[in-house]
Formats: sequence, structure tokens, C-alpha cells
Amino acid sequence: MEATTFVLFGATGDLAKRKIYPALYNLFLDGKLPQSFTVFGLGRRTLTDETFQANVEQSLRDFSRREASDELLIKRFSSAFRYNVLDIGHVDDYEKLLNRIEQREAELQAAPNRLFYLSVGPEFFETIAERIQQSGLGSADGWKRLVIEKPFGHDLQSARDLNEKLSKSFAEEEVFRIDHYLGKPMVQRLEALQQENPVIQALWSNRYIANVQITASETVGVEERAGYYDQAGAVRDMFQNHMLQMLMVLAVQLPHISTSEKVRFKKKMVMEAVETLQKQDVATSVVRGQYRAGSINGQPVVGYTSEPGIDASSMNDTFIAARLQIDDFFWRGVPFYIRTGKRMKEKTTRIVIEFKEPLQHPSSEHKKGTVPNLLIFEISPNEGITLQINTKDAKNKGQFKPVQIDLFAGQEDAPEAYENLIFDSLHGDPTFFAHWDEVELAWQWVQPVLEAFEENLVPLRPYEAGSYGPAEADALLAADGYHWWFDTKPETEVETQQKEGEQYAYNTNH
Ligand SMILES: NC(=O)C1=CN([C@@H]2O[C@H](COP(=O)(O)OP(=O)(O)OC[C@H]3O[C@@H](n4cnc5c(N)ncnc54)[C@H](OP(=O)(O)O)[C@@H]3O)[C@@H](O)[C@H]2O)C=CC1
Ligand SMILES: O=C1O[C@H](COP(=O)(O)O)[C@@H](O)[C@H](O)[C@H]1O
Repeated sequence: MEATTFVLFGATGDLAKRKIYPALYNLFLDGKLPQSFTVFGLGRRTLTDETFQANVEQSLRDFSRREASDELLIKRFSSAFRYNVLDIGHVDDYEKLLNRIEQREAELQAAPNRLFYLSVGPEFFETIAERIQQSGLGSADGWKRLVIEKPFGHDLQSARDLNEKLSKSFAEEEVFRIDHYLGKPMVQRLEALQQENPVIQALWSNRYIANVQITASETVGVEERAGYYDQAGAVRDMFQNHMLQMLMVLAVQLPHISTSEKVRFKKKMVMEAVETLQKQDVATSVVRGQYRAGSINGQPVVGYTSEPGIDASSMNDTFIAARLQIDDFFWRGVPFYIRTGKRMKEKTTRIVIEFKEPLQHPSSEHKKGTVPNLLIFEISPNEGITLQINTKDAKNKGQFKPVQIDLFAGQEDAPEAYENLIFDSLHGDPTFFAHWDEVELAWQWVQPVLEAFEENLVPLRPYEAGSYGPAEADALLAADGYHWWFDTKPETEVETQQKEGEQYAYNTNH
């Protein structure tokens, strides 16, 4: 792999400590870092290289998914780290940084390939990109890349403005917009699954699929991020990026051999085909919710407006559910239901594909007990792929019952999203980063929703903490004759299966 200088803005921050250093360490353990590799950590705090290295080492002990007890290995890893004081607003600091980087590259006789990772607040993105260019940091002979964290804009216009400014210093192919859901192994697997398996490919359209349900539910509340979250809400925090990215990845139709350009082009086509909503119609397809007091895992929790830092009159959304339609040859007529929220009953990211029931006939008594075939992708925190089909019940002649077959049970020691994404950015592979076209189209879809929320055209529905969200989110599906799987599954079926000790007890096991 080519020599790389990894320049990390926000090196003293939370994301660096919890995700970036552990990810780099795991890549190092797997031999996936370049031979010639230096990290320049940046922040306003004054730290020596040694103190910085000690902080990095501590973050591995605290947050690495692998045991970080081999002191020799840890030291070898941290010896690649240097620290530079840099205030984002100070032009001189960039020049000093450039000197130091050039010295180090000369010492290692390394090509000046520089990856700039912006792990700082979005208000700094433009300034940093501009200063990188002005200072000469970005005009060496090697390649340069800009890895940028979310949020990418606050609405359609601010996202366009930001992109225009970044594009003055970095070309689109040099910009790697992180959406950590695209780094999750199961999301990455989704693409390959469809591309490499004719059975799945054959089923992947409105001919066989009745509806698709994408859920990302969290048990945590606003945590310590009131300032950010109360301005963002679930719609900006999760829906515009992670949820719409999962929709694109799931619905994309890829030829057998696909380049990264092809994947991103086809994802763009999906997003272009998603039917847009008019502001006044948003309420018919979107449910907005906010959690009230309740209990999570048996512990009482306060409602959103009683959380520290949140105004008692806040109308912010902590839950959103929506029905989307993709108007193209493959998906016309298949509703995609998406929901995400905080303080829900379980922490899970899951996609359920419900198949049509062409053989079902209301009068066929012997079909009693059948339920739709389902294909279930558990994305995180557990991983798995399960197929639900109907079989005959040996004990009850004439009755059918559903069984679930585990097609894939997750991989032990699977890399974390940040490992996958940092590895790809070091290689210059943009497949699992959000292209500007996708980001812009996602904001375009979301914009009328933001406006409808702002103007209170969509009622704010309360839901109890520890529930699956407001009842109106169930009504969204019920209106089409469906229900959410795995929270409204008929109790009796589950109970019966559990009694028989069969593997059907999906909710309990996953
Ligand atoms: N934390 C997380 O889990 C996630 C974070 N993100 C995104 O990642 C980014 C960073 O988040 P996070 O690490 O949580 O933020 P923190 O507030 O923990 O860290 C901010 C970092 O920015 C640096 N910084 C702030 N102001 C300046 C300045 N004027 N000049 C130089 N450096 C400055 C701080 O260093 P110092 O104080 O030393 O100057 C610190 O290292 C944000 O865009 C966030 O949205 C995205 C997903 C998850
Ligand atoms: O980007 C974000 O994602 C997390 C949820 O990520 P996950 O990998 O744990 O599913 C969410 O808590 C946070 O609010 C949001 O900013």
C-alpha cells in the first residue's frame, strides 16, 4: 500500500478516541496499514508527542474490540503518531504543520500522499479545506484525500453551499463522505449478496416482494448531545443519511461486475426514482414522534423534554417513520417503510423483506397457519440473515407453521464500520462512501419533510420510552394491509413455537 500521512483534525475529540484510533489499531494488527505511515493529530490543546501517544494507547485499552494488552505491539503502533497544535482559524499553524509533515516524509523517504480526516464540527469543514489548499498542504506531488464526517449540511441549501465550497479545494473523487452505516459489514454484504446470487437476484423486484421494512431503533435517549440533537432531530441525524443509504443499497440493481462508479451511479438512479412528497402531503406518508417518560430494560427514564439541555417546549422529532415508493421498473408498487427513533424497545438495525403470497387462497382451509415468507437482515448490533418459510406441522395435520432458517449467523471478529471505511479511504476506494449526488438527492427528498415539520403540518406524536414508537407508525402499514414484523407479531404463534423449543423464537434469540 502506498505511503500515507494521515492528518487528523479533532485528534483530541471523542470520535477519534472511541472509533478512529481503535480502528487504526485493528488495521495495524491485521497488517492492513501502509509500511510507511504517520498520523499527525491536531487540536488546540498543547500536548507533546509522548502524551498524545499515551492518550492513543489508552483509547485502545478502553475501546478496541480486540484485547490491547501486548505493550510492545501497542508501542510499535503508537510510535507512528505525532501531535501538532493547530487552531483551525490560524493560517500560521497550517504552515508549521506543513513543515513538520515534509520533514517526516523526507525522513521516511515517503511519497507525499496525504489523507486529511476531518473529525471536527461541521462549522469547520469549509475553513479547513480552504486552508489545506492555501497553505500548500494539499498541493504536493502525491495524492490528497478529504475524509469528512457527518453532518453534511443542515438542509438542502446548506449542503449545496458546503459542497460548492469544498469543491474549490478538492475534486469529487478526492472527497470521502463518511456514512458509518455503509461501513457496517452486513450493509456491505447486501450489495454482494444480490450481485453474486442468482436466486436472490431473481426475487429482487416487485414481482415477488410485497414490501420492505427498514428499522433502526435505539434504546438510548439524547445522551449528552442535546445542543446538536435538538437542532437535528431523527430526520437529519439518522433518516437523511443512514436510512436513505440503506434504502439505496437494498434497492440497487447491479450488473454482475460492478465498479465503484457503477455502484454509485446505480444508487443515484434509485434515489432519483424515489417519489417526492409535496410539503402539504407529508403527513400522509410520514409520522413524527417524540418520546415521553417510560422504562428501558426495566429502568425508568425521563421524557425528551425533561432531558438535560432540552427545552420543555421542544417540538423536536426523536422518531420518524415514512412510507416511500420507488417509481422504477423493479420496485413500482412496493412500499418501503422506514423508521428510526431513540428510546425504543430494542437496539437493532434490521431490514425485513416481506414476499408476496401468490398461492394464498382465502378458502383453502389446509393453508391455515401460513404467514408470508420473509428474508431478514440483522445489520447490527447482531448480524444474521434468516429466511422464514412455511412448513407442515407434523403434530397438527393440515396445519402449517413458519420456521426460520439461519442462512448466515454473523462472523466472529468482524471488522467494525470504521475499520472498513478507513481501510477503503487509504486505498482510495470510494464504493462505500456517499457520493455528492446521493447526498443531494437525499436532502431533496427530505427538504419538504423538514419544512412540514417546521410549519407543524405533521402532528408530533408522543410515544412511551421503551415502546416501538407511536401507534400512528403502525397505522402507516395497516393502511396498506401490512404490519411491522418482530414487534407486532401475533403472540400466540411465538408462544406456541417457544413451547416446542424450536428455533422460531427469533425475538428472544437475536
Ligand atoms: N462522537 C461520535 O460518536 C460521532 C461524531 N461524529 C462527528 O465527528 C465530528 C467530531 O465529533 P466529536 O469527536 O464527537 O467532537 P468533540 O467535541 O469530542 O471533539 C472536537 C474536536 O475538535 C477540535 N477542535 C474544536 N475546535 C477547534 C479549533 N478551533 N481548532 C482546532 N481544533 C478544534 C477539538 O480539539 P481541541 O479541543 O483540542 O481544540 C476536538 O479534538 C463531528 O462532526 C461529529 O458530528 C459523527 C459520528 C459519531
Ligand atoms: O450517526 C449516528 O448513529 C448513531 C447510531 O449508530 P449505530 O451504529 O449505533 O446504530 C446514533 O446513536 C447517533 O445519534 C447518530 O448521530
